[in-house]
Amino acid sequence: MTTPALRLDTLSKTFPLGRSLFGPERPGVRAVHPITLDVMPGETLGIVGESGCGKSTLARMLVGLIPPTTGTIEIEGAALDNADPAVFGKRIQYVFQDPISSLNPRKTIRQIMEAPLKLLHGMDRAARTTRIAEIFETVSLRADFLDRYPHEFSGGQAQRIGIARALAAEARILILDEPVSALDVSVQAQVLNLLADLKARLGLTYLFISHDLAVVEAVSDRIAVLYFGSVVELGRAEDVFRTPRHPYTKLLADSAPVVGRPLRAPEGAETELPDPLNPPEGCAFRARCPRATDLCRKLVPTLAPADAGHSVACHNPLGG
Ligand SMILES: Nc1ncnc2c1ncn2[C@@H]1O[C@H](COP(=O)(O)OP(=O)(O)OP(=O)(O)O)[C@@H](O)[C@H]1O
Repeated sequence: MTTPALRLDTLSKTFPLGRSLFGPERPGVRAVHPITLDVMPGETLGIVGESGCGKSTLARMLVGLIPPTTGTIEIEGAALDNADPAVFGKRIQYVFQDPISSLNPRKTIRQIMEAPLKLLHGMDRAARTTRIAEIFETVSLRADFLDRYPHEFSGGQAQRIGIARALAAEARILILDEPVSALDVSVQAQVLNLLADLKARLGLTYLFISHDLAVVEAVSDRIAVLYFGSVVELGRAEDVFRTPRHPYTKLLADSAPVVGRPLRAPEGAETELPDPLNPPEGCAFRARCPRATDLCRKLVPTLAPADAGHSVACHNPLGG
């Protein structure tokens, strides 16, 4: 059996709120409820969900920016040591949504590219120069860009530089956090093509986080739908939005059928996510759900296989 590129085992995050002035300890914000899933080598797993559903918190745990409250992250069969950020950097890298502001404005592109080579791989100057030239060729960037500053580039060029920087760490897993949302539509396609090409050539594994369902469907092998910090549906990209099993996924698919249109709830449905400080009992989606029953008010549904390669966390899933 193939070892997963990435394995999350009951990974969760609760942000502590501390004690209120006179009252008892408060429970904290449960941003990500325990998530268990595998991402296979060379796979692109799309992650979708509304603002506030926990996408960024999940991504930040995966690259070691915040420690998980529970659970473990394994890469190619080895657990990551939460205490050592350099270990994360070599195995898993983050590509940010806003390429220009994610690059340090006071450093040249060469300095930005050199940092991971020096810090993570201890390369000397000559080795760094050779490696940077190789990476720039791989992502089709001109060598004369190296002595310029981030603000001198367009969004598309800056995102190529952001991708080049992620490749410099030689990580084989990239977390792509809305990598094309800030770009013009014409440039989006170029960056998506570059990502597809790099994945095929370098055998990378991607987690692709986005609001844009059409983009996620086009680039992903499988898609995980997040709602209120939990994976509520997981399946092959071609199945999840076409034959959704979770009423929330259907709501997303019905409300954002065109490229670039953000997620929104249909008219009449309750549009707010539940209050994370005061989570409802039972299923977090029940107040918005046309299929909710008494059971949904009492019991949190867990992710379970609905049909081949397709899982859903719902007491009353839609037909296949
Ligand atoms: N540092 C923090 N302290 C307390 N609560 C937090 C913190 N960071 C995030 N949260 C809460 O955790 C939940 C998930 O937030 P998160 O930013 O991960 O969602 P998201 O899906 O990435 O949203 P967006 O698409 O807007 O970035 C939200 O309720 C948010 O308010």
